[in-house]
Amino acid sequence: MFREKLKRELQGIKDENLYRKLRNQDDFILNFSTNDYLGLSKNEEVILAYNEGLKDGAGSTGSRLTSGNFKLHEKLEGVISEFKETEKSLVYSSGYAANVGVISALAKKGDLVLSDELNHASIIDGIRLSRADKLIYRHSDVQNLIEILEKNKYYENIIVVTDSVFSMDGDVSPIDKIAKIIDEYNAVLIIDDAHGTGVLGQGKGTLKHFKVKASDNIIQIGTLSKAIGTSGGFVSGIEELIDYLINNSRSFIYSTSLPPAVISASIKSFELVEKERLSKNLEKNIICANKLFKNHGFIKCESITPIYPFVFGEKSIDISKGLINHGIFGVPIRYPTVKKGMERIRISITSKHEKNDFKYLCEKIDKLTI
Ligand SMILES: Cc1ncc(COP(=O)(O)O)c(C=O)c1O
Repeated sequence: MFREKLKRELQGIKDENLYRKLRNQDDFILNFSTNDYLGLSKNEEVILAYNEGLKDGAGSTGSRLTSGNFKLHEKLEGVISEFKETEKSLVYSSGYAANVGVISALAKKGDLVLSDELNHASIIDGIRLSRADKLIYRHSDVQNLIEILEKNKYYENIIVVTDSVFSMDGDVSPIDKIAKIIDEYNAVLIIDDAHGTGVLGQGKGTLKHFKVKASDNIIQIGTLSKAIGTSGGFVSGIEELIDYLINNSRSFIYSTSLPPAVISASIKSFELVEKERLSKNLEKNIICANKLFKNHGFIKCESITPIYPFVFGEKSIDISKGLINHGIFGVPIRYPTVKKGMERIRISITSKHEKNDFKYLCEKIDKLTI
């Protein structure tokens, strides 16, 4: 009976054309769906550091508060704090766990969370878990944010939360303006810099990009699983915040810490991002891709990030299938991840792509769309 019930539900998803299935990325020659923006997941030095970390074991054996706290974890947190120019940092098992764990620990019943309408699912889930009151402001609309804050300024604790770089569109939140507003309203700002870290601000992230200094009421969340090329998440902020999270954040407390090999590799990645200014090569590729993608009419606005939404509506799924036949992986994003009519192929580029790769992609899409 249980099997039948699930089959019926799956059929419903298929009938709505919303069925998802797993694909193996090894099958593709050209990958335009990776978040490995700097190619660090395959960097020799990073892999070497990973292997060195294995000396401490294949797994960490427990939560950080039990048997899973290694010197390496604390070293990585020191490295991230220096990188993000904050007092302290705390590493989580994923970016998802960081968003859920930080937001649900900080926002409580009776508090107010203001969230951008296009925020990532992990932010939405963190707010749901918090049981705080939630209001959504229009995407990156500073005026709308001010209006909502003005009407609700009687709340004692207000948290504004936003992606820095929006994962489906690649656009950047006006963090400089939002940082000023939260000061005026005595609120706290959480930015999810998952796609900004390693990419914007010479690799240092979105605060650096906007020349906004880390301050007591700004919390930066990030992930190690995108430009850093490994796996995991982190939060950076003031000392008291990190201490508070160690004591209150359930996804940190009740989950096994990251394996030492992942931590060791992540330390190396941060070192390379900083020393070798790896984001420079990515910036060059972004300029090159902007020109080509615009000339072919796939994008309207140029991007400053490596994420490009090629919005073809419902046709996106067929075009993506066509690309697969040419060995190109460009993942289709469908409703409900994006609004109906805004279905797209989410193209992401890396510092390792070459101009000919972009040209090949454009040629194939041209043919598939005539
Ligand atoms: C904006 C944003 N935040 C958080 C996450 C979650 O990060 P992770 O994949 O490390 O769990 C993602 C990745 O999907 C993301 O795009």
